[in-house]
Amino acid sequence: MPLSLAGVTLTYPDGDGRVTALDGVSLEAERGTVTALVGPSGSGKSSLLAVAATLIRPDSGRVVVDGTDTAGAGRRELTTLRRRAIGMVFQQPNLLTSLTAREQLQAMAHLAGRGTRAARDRAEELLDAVGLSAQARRRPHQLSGGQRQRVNIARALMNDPTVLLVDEPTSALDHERGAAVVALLTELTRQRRTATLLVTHDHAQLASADRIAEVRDGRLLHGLSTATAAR
Ligand SMILES: Nc1ncnc2c1ncn2[C@@H]1O[C@H](COP(=O)(O)OP(=O)(O)OP(=O)(O)O)[C@@H](O)[C@H]1O
Repeated sequence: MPLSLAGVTLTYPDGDGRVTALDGVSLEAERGTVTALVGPSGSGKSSLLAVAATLIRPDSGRVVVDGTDTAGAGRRELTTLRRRAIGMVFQQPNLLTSLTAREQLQAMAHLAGRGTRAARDRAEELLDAVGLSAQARRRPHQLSGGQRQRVNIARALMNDPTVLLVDEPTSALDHERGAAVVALLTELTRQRRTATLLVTHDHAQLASADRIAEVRDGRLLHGLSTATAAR
């Protein structure tokens, strides 16, 4: 299983006490599928992604990424696991201002210790996949918001991740561009066989998800069919 969470509980310090962000969450994501996470503000969606990304260790429960049980892994091992197996796309693209689109992608391969020739070829292939071959030499300020987010998606796929974690990728975009970004994410999920978790507020985007999980007060409610939830 590319990604499996079992009985995950997470609390944060809150004054003298603790606030529970995740309360016994269990979730499995298959390769080549999009699982949409929906739920009200503060329900725990970003916390769930942060735990799946191994950026936060839960108080209890198991998180297994690409066959590695993260509980037993040290910091260095987790960093390697993240670079090898996890791609992340956040609300804001967080691109490096001085690098061209292609260099943003090549930098990821460099971090993972991959050779420059192979990285260049892969960067070009991915920029083509997201429709940005002609913009490969542009820096972020020379790209539109939608184009920046597409560079961000291509960058997240650079190391061929098993798991793709996406947190409200369209919040900075208008409806039409947002829908195009989600359609692209769905297509790439199938093509590259990633297990994709997509946090979204936009119910119109749910139609393309394979599965919808609703988060309420840190708990996961499964079983919503895509058709019902998209209505
Ligand atoms: N670093 C933190 N310290 C303390 N409490 C936190 C922290 N991060 C999140 N929380 C709390 O944990 C709960 C879950 O927050 P989380 O950000 O996961 O929700 P969310 O569903 O992603 O919300 P939104 O849709 O508004 O982004 C909330 O009660 C929030 O206030």
